[in-house]
Amino acid sequence: MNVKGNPTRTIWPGPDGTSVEIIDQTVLPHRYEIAVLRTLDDAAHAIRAMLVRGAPLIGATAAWGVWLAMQNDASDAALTRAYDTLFATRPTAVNLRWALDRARTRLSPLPESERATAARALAIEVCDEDVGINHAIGQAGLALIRDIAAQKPAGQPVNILTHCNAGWLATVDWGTATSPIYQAHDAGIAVHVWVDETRPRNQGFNLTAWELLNHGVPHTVIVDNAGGHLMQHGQVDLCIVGTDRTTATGDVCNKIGTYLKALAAHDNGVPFYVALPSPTIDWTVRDGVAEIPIEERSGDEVTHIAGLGPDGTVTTIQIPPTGSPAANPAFDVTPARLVTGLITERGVCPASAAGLKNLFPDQSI
Ligand SMILES: CSC[C@H]1O[C@H](OP(=O)(O)O)[C@H](O)[C@@H]1O
Repeated sequence: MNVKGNPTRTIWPGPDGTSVEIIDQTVLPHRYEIAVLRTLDDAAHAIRAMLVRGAPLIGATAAWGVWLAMQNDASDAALTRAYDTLFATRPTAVNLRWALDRARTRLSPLPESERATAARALAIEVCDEDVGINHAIGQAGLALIRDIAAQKPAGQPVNILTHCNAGWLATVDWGTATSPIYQAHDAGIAVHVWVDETRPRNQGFNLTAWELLNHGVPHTVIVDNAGGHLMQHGQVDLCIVGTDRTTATGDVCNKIGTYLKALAAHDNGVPFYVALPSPTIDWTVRDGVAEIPIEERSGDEVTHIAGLGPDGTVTTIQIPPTGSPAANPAFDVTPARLVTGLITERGVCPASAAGLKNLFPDQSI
């Protein structure tokens, strides 16, 4: 999307021809900085420390990480090390495995002399595909928003609640949950977005609010626990969230707290949609709660919070008393029964095996 008027992606090949550049998402929204990745370990660190995050962007970064590795050593052992190093970074987003399997399949049959060039081409392919998929998700979701807008009094915005950041910062461009929002806004449809803070890492406040502000989309930041109240009072027309892994039966793994939003939406009859690029579907899993690995991150993310201090510098402070243990599951699973529909690049379908099979008949479930 545009940053200071310049069309920008979240990840791109560096001008030196050997590095990769990313937006460092750990310093947003108060600083905008570009980080340079030069090695496999740089790419692994960027994923693990969440300089880049979001399932599609994690997959894209892994593809670029394989290229960084192949430039130095394109042996079978190096390819295996690249796969294992990147795979070990974060366990939940299935795009990571998808991108690494795709790289291994593409590169293994090639002579070592051709692997770096092929890895670079694959990384570009993965990124360009992501942009196309997300734009198509936006078109499919735009139709939903347009239908809701048609039923509202003239000038009344469609109120959309989203959780975490499934924006262009979570992908290579457009985002998944935000793509319909951007396309509706750009089409002149009045939209307003309730932006959940999304504790503990505040991807909503730090990233989604920054995105929407930059694109001029009306929004209001709210605490995580306000969504149910807003739904009870008719202030939410639609929920759209992202996903890190969706099962073949439509169970949705997403940022912690998504399940609670889905429960509130179900209780209040608010449509709850999930923007789902097909690389985020795990066709090998049927029971999300039982089978999807949930990342447990450092308790420090729960006990400490960063923000802009009165002196204009970013400061981190501790909230609970020293010594109180913290738990930090980073994701939860929303059962398909609570999901109104899945917005994919091939259109919208019910959150069910039949719904997914209808859109993706080429996949074996
Ligand atoms: C379009 S994927 C976005 C998805 O990823 C986020 O998790 P994280 O920031 O920890 O990578 C969150 O679950 C978003 O919905």
